[in-house]
Amino acid sequence: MSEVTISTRGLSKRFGEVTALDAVDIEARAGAVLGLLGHNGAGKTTLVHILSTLSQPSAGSATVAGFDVRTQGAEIRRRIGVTAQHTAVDNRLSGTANLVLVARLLGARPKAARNRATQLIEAFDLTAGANRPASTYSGGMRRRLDLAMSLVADPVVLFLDEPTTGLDPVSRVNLWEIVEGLVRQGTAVLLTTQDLNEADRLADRITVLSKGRVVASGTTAELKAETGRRSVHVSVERDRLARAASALRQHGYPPTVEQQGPTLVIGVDASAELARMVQILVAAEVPIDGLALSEPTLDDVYLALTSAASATATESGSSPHTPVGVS
Ligand SMILES: Nc1ncnc2c1ncn2[C@@H]1O[C@H](COP(=O)(O)OP(=O)(O)OP(=O)(O)O)[C@@H](O)[C@H]1O
Repeated sequence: MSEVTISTRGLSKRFGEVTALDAVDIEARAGAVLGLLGHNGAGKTTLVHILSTLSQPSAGSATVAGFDVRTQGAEIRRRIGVTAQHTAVDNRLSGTANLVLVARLLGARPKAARNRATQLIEAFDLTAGANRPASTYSGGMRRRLDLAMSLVADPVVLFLDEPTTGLDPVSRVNLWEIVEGLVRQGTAVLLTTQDLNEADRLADRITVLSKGRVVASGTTAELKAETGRRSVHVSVERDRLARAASALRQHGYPPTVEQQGPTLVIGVDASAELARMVQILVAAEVPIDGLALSEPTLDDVYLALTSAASATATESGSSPHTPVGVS
């Protein structure tokens, strides 16, 4: 297995009364994407700030590229790239000038800085806008430039904070392909995102944070298998909808009604339940127009995990979160 490039043990951060991170353990590896998911305020940015040495932990330990975040910040900063939600692009400068500026700030000589800028401009498909001000760029170009700027020093660890927010579908896929290319070359990526399609596509492993705690971690397949439920979708004629819903409910399969179709959706734990539902509907004399069994999506998993975490918090008073299932 590839080498561990980010590791945290019992990492905690308090801001006065607020515990933003509570004994967090994560691990990210070279050549892989770790997806960090969590609701607003879950602690994602706090974690990225500590790992990128912008702030210090209150307790616990963390290493990035083998260096300690508490004592070896300069070593870490030399080896990481950060693309934050607020772009680092200077709008008055051209794409090339932005890249040269970053390279010079990192200590490159003028010629080496220009060469690196040209390389990145080509790699990120920015040639057309290389010499005009970034203020004239489209959202996709600006995001690509932002990412290119975080890669000037060829980082071994890349922090991507919601990298495709606000991009159109084509620009989004372009950016995903760029990230996949970097990962193939061995970069470790820590990706925070609210976009579960993005996490599903890019992340090799996912850690879910809720109120500062890790509530689950695993591959997307593991999370789906352990947490998500499969669902049966039954289409019936509209005038049989009420009868079908009532028959299923009576037998312990309360459906959700989707008016489009119309379709009844029922969560199931085993595929054998599909046959049972057909029997129930046949017995109730409801003709079935369509039938499908669908796998859980990452959305289902995320909702199940975060609602389980909130329920635990409510039951146990102020202190939340028994980690669920997967580890
Ligand atoms: N400097 C600070 N002072 C006080 N509280 C803070 C500070 N920074 C973060 N917090 C609190 O810590 C908690 C975690 O915040 P954080 O920004 O890490 O969450 P997040 O998961 O990144 O959320 P979002 O998705 O909204 O960016 C929140 O309750 C937040 O209000």
